[in-house]
Amino acid sequence: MSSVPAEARPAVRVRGASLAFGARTLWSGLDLDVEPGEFLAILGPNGSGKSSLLKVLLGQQGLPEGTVEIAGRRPGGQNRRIGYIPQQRALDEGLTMRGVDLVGLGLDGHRWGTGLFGISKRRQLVARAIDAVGAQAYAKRPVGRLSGGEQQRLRVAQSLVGDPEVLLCDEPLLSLDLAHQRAVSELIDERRRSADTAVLFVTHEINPILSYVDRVLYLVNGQFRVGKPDEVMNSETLSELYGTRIEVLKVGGQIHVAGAQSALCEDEPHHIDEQAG
Ligand SMILES: Nc1ncnc2c1ncn2[C@@H]1O[C@H](COP(=O)(O)OP(=O)(O)OP(=O)(O)O)[C@@H](O)[C@H]1O
Repeated sequence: MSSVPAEARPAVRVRGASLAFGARTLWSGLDLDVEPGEFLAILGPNGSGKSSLLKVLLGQQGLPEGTVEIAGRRPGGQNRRIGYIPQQRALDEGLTMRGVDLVGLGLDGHRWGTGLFGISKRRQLVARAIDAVGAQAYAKRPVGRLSGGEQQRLRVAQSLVGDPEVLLCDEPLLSLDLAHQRAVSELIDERRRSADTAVLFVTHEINPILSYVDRVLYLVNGQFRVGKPDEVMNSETLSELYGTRIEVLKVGGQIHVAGAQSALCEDEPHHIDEQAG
């Protein structure tokens, strides 16, 4: 056991971490501390290893080099309180599982068991998580019939029901309209403010969450930069990372990145300026 008091420990600590698949290095020499209550945005083009980093923290992906700790413990063990919002896929329309059951899955592996006390405690926690995301009206309906925004609120509830110290979000705003993007970002921000939960938020688009973000981790081509949004999201830093001229424009409190897509010849844009407004 570590003798460092819990309040002095970062929520997430990464040291000298490297991950490669075949000849392709996703990132190497990654050092990162994320403090309790901190909101870290993880940005980078397609395939830069953002989701893989979350999987390493979840203990689903091994780390060939370096170490990772969540609240002082190795990932994958017992007693970790990690909430996870996986990359959004619309749930199958035929899925008859109800919202309450989907949220309850977030308690699987928790310690209060299946006795009467366990069942009533579980029900209470699920109801509280559903209240917190404002999903009471549809929580008993089959999830396959709900809209993308409603499903996403329930996924947020599922990620919060276990009272996480660390919340890992993999593009939780994908395919949501602006109103739902705002609602889901506010729920996540509220959680870290009220419970000191560290948030690691993978996204292609920083603008919808810019007002919440404390720091950015930007991954490109095996390299990375970490810092406050202004320290990372500027022309000089991104040009260095991409190895070509990138223009970062700040307009009306938003950040627009030009040139990054063509620098990598990607199929998909990763900063969709038109949607930012
Ligand atoms: N288990 C694995 N085996 C081999 N290659 C993998 C494995 N997991 C991921 N990769 C590859 O590693 C790269 C990074 O994947 P990852 O999903 O982490 O990227 P990402 O930054 O989240 O991308 P996107 O923005 O497209 O979601 C991809 O090229 C992917 O195909």
